Amino acid sequence: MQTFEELFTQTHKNNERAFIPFIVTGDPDYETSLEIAKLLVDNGADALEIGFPFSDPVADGPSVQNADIRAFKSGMNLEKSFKLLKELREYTEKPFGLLLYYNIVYKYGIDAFYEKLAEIGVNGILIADLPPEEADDVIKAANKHGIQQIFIVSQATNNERLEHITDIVSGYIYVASVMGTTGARSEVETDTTDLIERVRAHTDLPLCVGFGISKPEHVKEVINSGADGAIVGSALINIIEENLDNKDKMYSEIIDFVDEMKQATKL
Ligand SMILES: O=P(O)(O)OC[C@@H](O)[C@@H](O)c1c[nH]c2ccccc12
Repeated sequence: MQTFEELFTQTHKNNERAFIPFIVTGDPDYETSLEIAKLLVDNGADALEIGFPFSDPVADGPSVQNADIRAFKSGMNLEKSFKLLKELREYTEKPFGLLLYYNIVYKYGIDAFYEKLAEIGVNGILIADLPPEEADDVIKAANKHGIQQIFIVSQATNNERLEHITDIVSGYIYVASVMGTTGARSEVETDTTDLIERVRAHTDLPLCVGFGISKPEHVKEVINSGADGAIVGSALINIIEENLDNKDKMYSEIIDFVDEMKQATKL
């Protein structure tokens, strides 16, 4: 299995940056989401960010919320999400990380959860609603089981917190280009460049930008600003949502989308 570190070294060597799509397990159902994950890694995704459906996804806008609802309706649950990750790990060597809410981890038991991730072969995890100041227990479990703990920074992160985050983070830093919820937007926030530069001044770790990226131009923009990777959720999820009654069309639009977005990472 490839590590995030190897991935970012490799993409830099190839004069490109990483494209990392986000999907929810079980959206719109188990088999289809596994098929989508496979299509993504086969057609240009360098890594995946995977969410488990959650009942109260406070950081998410309507696209991801609807993905969660579809997944629950199809009967998705935690055990099935683990099973899907396992099947995906058997299929690909590419890195994948989770994007979850704390309650999922806490309820399962922190140490047991990280142990499970290690057993499956998950590379990293970002807990959307866990502030770094309260992350001691998860970091302990992450270190013990060899899972990379990823954190989010935004315009609201002052330099002092940024220093703290760069001390405890591993894998990459998630730079949220918008203050607000996830969701495809027509433009990348203009101060994203400043934010990338400010974070870059504190760390050599890879920086992946997400929130609102929906077009190849956006990918180019954040990469030209110094990002090592672009993360895209809602725009991809919208393709799923718009093609629920036609799987062939859904798959072919996803293939075109991932290919186009990946091409935009090439310098
Ligand atoms: O959907 P967008 O705007 O493309 O943003 C990425 C996003 O979906 C993914 O990284 C994500 C989904 N849920 C989150 C919660 C917090 C932070 C990030 C996320």
